[in-house]
Amino acid sequence: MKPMLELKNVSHVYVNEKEASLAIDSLELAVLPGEFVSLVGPSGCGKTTILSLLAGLFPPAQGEVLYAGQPVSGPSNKLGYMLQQDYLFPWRTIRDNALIGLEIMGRKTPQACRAVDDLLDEMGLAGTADRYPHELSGGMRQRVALVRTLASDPEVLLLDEPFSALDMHIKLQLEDLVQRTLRRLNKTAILVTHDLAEAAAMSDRVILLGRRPGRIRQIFDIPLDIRRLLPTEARRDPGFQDIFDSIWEELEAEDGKEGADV
Ligand SMILES: Nc1ncnc2c1ncn2[C@@H]1O[C@H](COP(=O)(O)OP(=O)(O)OP(=O)(O)O)[C@@H](O)[C@H]1O
Repeated sequence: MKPMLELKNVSHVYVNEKEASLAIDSLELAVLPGEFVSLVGPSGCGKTTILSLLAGLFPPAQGEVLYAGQPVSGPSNKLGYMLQQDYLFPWRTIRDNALIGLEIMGRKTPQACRAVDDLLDEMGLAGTADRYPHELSGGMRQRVALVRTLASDPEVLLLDEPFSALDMHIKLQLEDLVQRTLRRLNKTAILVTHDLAEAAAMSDRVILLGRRPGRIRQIFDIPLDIRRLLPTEARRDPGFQDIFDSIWEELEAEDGKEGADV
């Protein structure tokens, strides 16, 4: 199977008026179609930089970023981005918020509106389409953000800590919902998270990055029997703790004397 996304010998340098600093260094990564991969590692190791490069927000200082074998030359609607904040527009209804990407692309057809209403139903948001963001809870708003991301039917979802601002039980519910939906739609996903259990429960592979400048320190393949489970089931599996512990131990070793700054 050919990779959906590839980073080939990618380095990135941020330059400001005072200095140039290396954020990621000689990174090699290939993500297969339909795969769910998480990026974890110490704060500042370059996780968001990697998502930004994949999204084509800026080019790497060195190396190649490929999407379906072609160089990424700028943002594409084949890749959807979901962030920690929902960024819903308060003056637009839930339906109109969910449709905004399609509207900008000139693809807001009656069929697209029906598809968005169906996605809102699937996310447990039936009956909210004509309401406004301030009438919804944080977890509901984040589900609207997911519908907005999925509405334009991207092939890849770049998820930058999308659950980190939510209460634990809402976060667990959303992890299951997102996992179930992405599997049904056969999407490829890359999740950046500080929550190692979330990474282990949701992913096919967990990529642990080392301290800045970001390099891959270790790749953890999640066993097939755990991958098949929904995240809340995976967390209860007898084998789950061992996986969590092995990622945690490596992260602690990476962080060394400074403690686990995740
Ligand atoms: N626009 C920028 N200009 C200069 N340096 C930057 C810029 N954006 C990020 N950096 C630096 O590059 C490094 C990588 O940042 P990045 O946000 O990718 O890390 P991260 O692993 O996502 O961090 P965190 O886990 O804290 O969110 C950090 O040291 C950060 O300070």
